[in-house]
Amino acid sequence: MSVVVVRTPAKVNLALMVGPRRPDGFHDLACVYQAVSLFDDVRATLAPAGEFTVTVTGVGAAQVPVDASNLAIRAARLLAERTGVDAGVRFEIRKGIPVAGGMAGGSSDAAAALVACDALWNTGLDRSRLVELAAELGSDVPFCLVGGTAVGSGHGEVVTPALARGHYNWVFCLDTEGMSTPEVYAELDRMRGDLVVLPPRVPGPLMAALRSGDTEGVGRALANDLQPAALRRRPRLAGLLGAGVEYGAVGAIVSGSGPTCAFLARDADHAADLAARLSGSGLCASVRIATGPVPGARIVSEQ
Ligand SMILES: C[C@@](CO)(OP(=O)(O)O)[C@H](O)COP(=O)(O)OP(=O)(O)OC[C@H]1O[C@@H](n2ccc(N)nc2=O)[C@H](O)[C@@H]1O
Ligand SMILES: Nc1ncnc2c1ncn2[C@@H]1O[C@H](COP(=O)(O)OP(=O)(O)O)[C@@H](O)[C@H]1O
Repeated sequence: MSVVVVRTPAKVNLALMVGPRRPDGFHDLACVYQAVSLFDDVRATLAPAGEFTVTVTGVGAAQVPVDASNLAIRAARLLAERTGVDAGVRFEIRKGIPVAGGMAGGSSDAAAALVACDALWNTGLDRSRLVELAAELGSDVPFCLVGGTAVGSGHGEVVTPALARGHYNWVFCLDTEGMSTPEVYAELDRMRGDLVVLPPRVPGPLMAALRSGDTEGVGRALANDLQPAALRRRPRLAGLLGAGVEYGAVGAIVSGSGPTCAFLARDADHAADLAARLSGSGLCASVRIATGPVPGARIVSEQ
């Protein structure tokens, strides 16, 4: 086999509860991830040992680095180093996930790169070993391998599939300019000041609504501790969230560290209606409809 294509999803945090800042600079999290149907396609071609390259096309491609800092390259190099493989890879990434949008685009490419190179190089790592490597690459990377709906703990890298039913219809409003995740966490720390921050807990009502597939209950229980910090850095998002609620969204929330905003609809028709109204509002740059949950990074073709 010399070419592998992996399709890998975006995520939204249904809950993102942020605990105190730890000595290592990360924050303890209790979160609920859902993988949604905005995808990057990562095509990986076998290359001579030591050759690691990437090209990126699609929306926002110009903002993605194509040097060794690209998360797909970092993932491939990590896998090669840990398995002692003497091979290289050429990646072609087609972005469908908003860049720096709080939807784990780079993390998802890293997950895809692990899956692709494991197949291309015949390294044969089991899923749990791939998840361990994923955790070294970033807090969100293990979830992008697992997909579905899952609970995250630790700094987000410990992922346990959630007991969840239902099919959720989302509208995502994208901003023109991305936002830096570390800066949003730092803004939250400044806002909290000397407040005592309790250990984070996943909201019970959200888990109950997911267990019964209750869309309106899920919408009511969406929660994001990073949202006030994201809104402080991008105040215009507050108007957008308010408009979504006014147009009938059953839940409206900043996705992860933002600036993408996520709106939960009652069903597919409602999502189409909500998307049209949000798009017409002039309050956001562009709108995408997606559904969740979907699987994590998976091979869609190999030759
Ligand atoms: C906020 C979240 C929510 O799922 O996603 P995004 O909105 O970025 O997609 C994640 O916590 C982001 O995960 P990820 O983007 O993988 O971040 P990492 O590379 O691990 O960390 C980047 C930086 O974010 C901060 N960070 C990240 C995770 C965490 N639990 N606490 C933190 O304080 C740290 O400053 C860290 O150096
Ligand atoms: N393959 C990649 N795709 C997207 N962004 C990447 C990639 N590799 C590195 N990055 C960098 O990671 C940063 C965060 O982007 P991304 O992962 O899309 O957003 P977020 O952390 O908000 O979910 C961007 O500023 C980008 O420069």
